[in-house]
Amino acid sequence: VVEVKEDTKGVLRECLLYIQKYLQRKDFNGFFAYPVNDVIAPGYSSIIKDPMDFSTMLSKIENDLYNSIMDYKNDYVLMCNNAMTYNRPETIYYKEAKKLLQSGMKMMSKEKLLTMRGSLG
Ligand SMILES: COc1ccc(OC)c(-c2cc(C(C)=O)n3cccnc23)c1
Repeated sequence: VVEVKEDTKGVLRECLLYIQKYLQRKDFNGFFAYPVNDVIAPGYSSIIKDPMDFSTMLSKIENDLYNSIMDYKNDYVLMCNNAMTYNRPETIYYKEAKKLLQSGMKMMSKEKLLTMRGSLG
């Protein structure tokens, strides 16, 4: 976990904005752009206890609510897993979530984070 001293909060924010911009480009349909609601997904709020989406993650980045890239990664994995829980494997939502998860794990791989921690000092 990359603990953040006060002065590097800005650096962390820049990293997270960069990572989110790169990953959100893969969600070209915008299925993960904002919270899923019960109108478009019946029963969603009773099945998914911890909803997460890119807009929520962006506001958390801007309000410095993430203390490490791992914190952000947890929300990102939650967002993908929610979609793979609520939607069946043959749906476009499940398939896109799986792809997002794979590219996210490559982007935020452990070794990448370790090198980043090194450069953050
Ligand atoms: C068809 O157009 C949209 C537009 C926005 C959406 O989520 C923000 C979704 C959407 C996104 C999801 C997810 C992410 O599970 N979903 C599940 C079932 C039905 N719709 C959705 C679909």
